[in-house]
Amino acid sequence: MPRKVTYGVDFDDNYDIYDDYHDDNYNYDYGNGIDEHDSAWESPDTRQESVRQNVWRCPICTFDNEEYMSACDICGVLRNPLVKSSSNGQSNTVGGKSTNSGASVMAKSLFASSPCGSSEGAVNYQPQKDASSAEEDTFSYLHGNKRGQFHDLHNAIISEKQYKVNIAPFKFDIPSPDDVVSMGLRSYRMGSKAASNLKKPSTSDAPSSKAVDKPNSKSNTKSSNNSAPLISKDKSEYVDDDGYAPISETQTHRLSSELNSMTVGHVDSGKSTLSGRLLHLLGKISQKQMHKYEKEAKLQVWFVSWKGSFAYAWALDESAEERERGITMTVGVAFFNSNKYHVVVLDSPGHKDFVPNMISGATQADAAILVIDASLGAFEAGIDSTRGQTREHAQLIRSFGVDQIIVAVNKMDAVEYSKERFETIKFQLGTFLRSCNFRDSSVSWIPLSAMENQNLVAPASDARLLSWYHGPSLLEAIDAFQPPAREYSKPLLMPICDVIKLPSQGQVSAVGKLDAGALRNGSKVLVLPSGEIGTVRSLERDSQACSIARAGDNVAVSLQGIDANSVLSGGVLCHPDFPVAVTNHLELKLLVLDVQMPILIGSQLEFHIHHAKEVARVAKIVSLLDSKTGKVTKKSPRCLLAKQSAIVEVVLQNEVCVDEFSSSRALGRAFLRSSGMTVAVGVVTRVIVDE
Ligand SMILES: Nc1nc2c(ncn2[C@@H]2O[C@H](COP(=O)(O)OP(=O)(O)OP(=O)(O)O)[C@@H](O)[C@H]2O)c(=O)[nH]1
Repeated sequence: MPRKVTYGVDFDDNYDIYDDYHDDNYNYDYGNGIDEHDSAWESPDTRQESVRQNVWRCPICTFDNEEYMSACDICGVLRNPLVKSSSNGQSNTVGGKSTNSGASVMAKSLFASSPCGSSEGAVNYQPQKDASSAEEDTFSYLHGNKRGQFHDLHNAIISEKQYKVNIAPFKFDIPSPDDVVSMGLRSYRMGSKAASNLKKPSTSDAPSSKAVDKPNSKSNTKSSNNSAPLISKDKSEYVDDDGYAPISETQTHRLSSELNSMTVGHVDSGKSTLSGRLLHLLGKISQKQMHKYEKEAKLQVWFVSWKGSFAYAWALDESAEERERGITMTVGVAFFNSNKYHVVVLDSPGHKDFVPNMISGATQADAAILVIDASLGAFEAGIDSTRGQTREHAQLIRSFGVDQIIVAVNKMDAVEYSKERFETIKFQLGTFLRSCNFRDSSVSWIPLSAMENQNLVAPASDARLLSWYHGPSLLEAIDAFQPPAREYSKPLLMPICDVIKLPSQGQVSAVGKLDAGALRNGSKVLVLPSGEIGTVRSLERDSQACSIARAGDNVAVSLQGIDANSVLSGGVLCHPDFPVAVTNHLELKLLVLDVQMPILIGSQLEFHIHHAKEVARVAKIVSLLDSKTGKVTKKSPRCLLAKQSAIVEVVLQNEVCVDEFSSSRALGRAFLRSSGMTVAVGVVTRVIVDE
C-alpha cells in the first residue's frame, strides 16, 4: 500500500500533535523521580502524609483515605509499610525514605513467590503492630509506580491473612433518607419505583471489584454541553430472537476495566443503529422497550419506507428533535458489558453542525468505533474532503490521543456483503488513517450489518459474508482493545461535561469523566473557573450510588456548600491543593488542516478545549515549524496555510481551565474551528499569565 496519501492532509508520522505523546513525555515513573513537567507535584521525598480528622491523605495521589485504611484505596501506596529488604537483611531506607523503587520490588516479591514465603531479596510485610507503634514507624513511600500493580498489590495484601494489615471492609455510604440530591437524581433518571427499589450496594462495590458494573444497570443517559437530561431505560435481561444470551452476571464479575468507546463517522452511517442494536443484543434494552421504540418510530417515520432498524437508533437518539429530524445532535451515552470491559458507549453526532458536541464527547473517549456506510456513494461522500465527516472525525479522535479504533464497515447488506467493496474501503480509508498516524496494528476492520445483525456479537450467519470473512465479530474486536492507562496517582481532575441542577432543592451535580485521581463522598473539591470549594455530597456511576470514583470513571458528582451557578459545563473539578490554570491567553502548537482560507493574525476562530468552547483571536503567529522535525523554519510569518504547523498565541474572549499538554493531556488539547469546519488541531505549550 502506498505510504503517502493522495488526498487530504499529510500528517507526518513524526509530527507529535498526532503522535502518541509517549511515555517519555508523559510518564509518572516515581522510581526515576518526579515528572519534571509537573511543577506543582512535590517530590515524594518531601511530601508527607497529612492526617485530617478520620482521614489520611495519600502523599502520592492526594486521595483522602479513611483512618482505618493501611494502604491508599486508589493508588495502593502503603500508609505505613515496614520495609525489610535486601539480601543482607538490611533495610533499604535512608533517613526514613525508601531508596529503591519499592512498589515494583514489593509487587514482584509478592507475585513471584509464595505470599508467606520470604525469598531472598524480597521485601516483606511484617505483621502489623498496634496503631500507636505503627504511627512511630518510619514512613516509607513507594516509588516505581506502575499502573495497575498497586491494585494487585493492594488486593494481594488484603487477601493474605497471615499478614494482619488491619484493613477493615470497605464501608459503603447509603444515602440518608433526606439525601434529596442523590434520590432526586436517581428518580429523575430511573423513575421513583426504581429509586425506592435501590438496594444497598454490596461490599463488592469497591472500586477495584467494579461491582457497580452490573449487567442490569440499564440506564442510558444523554450528555451534552447543554445540560441535557439523563434519561432512564427499562431494565431486564432476555435472550435475543437469534438465541443470543446476554453476558451473564457471573461473567461480568470478571470485568477488569471501564472503557469509553465512542462511535464516530459520517452522518447516517448507522452509528446510533449500531449502538442501539448492540445494547439490545447484550440485554440492555428489553423486548418491551424495543416494542415501544418500534411503535414510536413507526409513527414518526411513516413518511419514509419503514425499516425495523429505525427503532434501534431510537434508543440513543432520545430527544424529540433528534427523532423528528432522524439525526443525532448530542452525544448519547449508554453502557454494556463485554467479556472484558464495562463499555461506555458514546454515540456521537455525524452531522457537521454538531461536530462541537462530538469534540466534547471525544474528550472522554478511550477508543473509537469508526462507522462507515458501505453503500455505493455513501462511503465516497463520507471520505470526501470538503463534505464528509469521516475524515474530520478520524482526525479529531486521533488528535484526542485515541489510537486504537475499530472500523465498522456497516450496511454490508446493501452491497450484498461484497468482499471487493470491503477491500476497496479498507484500502482507501486505511491509507488515510495511516496518514493520521493510526498504526495498522491498532486498527481492526470488521464488515457487518447493524440492520441484519451480522457480525455484531456473534459470527456472521449470512453465507455471503461467511464465505470470505473469518475474523472477529465487533464484540470480540472491542474485547481486543488494550486497557486504557489511567492517571490514578495524580491529583483529582475532572473536566465537567454537563451540569444537572435541581433548582427546587437548590442542588447541583457535575457530570464528567475523572481524568485523574479519585473522589469520595465528603471530599472537598475546587470548582474552576469560579474558584469555589464544594463538598461531594454523593456520587453516581451508571445511575447507581457509589462512595468512591477514580480515574476513568464517568460520574455525576453531587456537590453541597456551593452556589449552583458556579458549576458550569466546560469547567473543571480539581483538588483544592492542585488548582489548574484559568486563563484567556495561551500559546499553542498547531497543525493546520485542509483549509481553503489562510489563518491570519487577528482571525477569529472557535476554540475548543475539553468541554469548553470560546471565541479566540489569533494574537500572534510566533513561528512556522518544520512538520517533520518540529524545528522553527520561519519566525513571525503573516499567515498559516493548509498543512502547516506553527506556534501561535491566541487570546480568548473568556477564561478557560487549561494546562500545558506536557502536564495534562485532557486540559492541553485544543481545536480551532471556523465556518463549521475544524481548521486546526493543537496542544497547549504555554499558559500565558498577563500582567
Ligand atoms: N441497509 C442498512 N441500513 C442501515 C444499517 N444500519 C443503519 N441503517 C439505516 O441508516 C440510516 C441512518 O442510521 P442512524 O443509525 O440514524 O445513523 P447515524 O450515523 O447514527 O446518524 P447521525 O447520528 O445522525 O449521523 C437509518 O435509516 C438506518 O435504518 C444497516 O446495517 N443496513
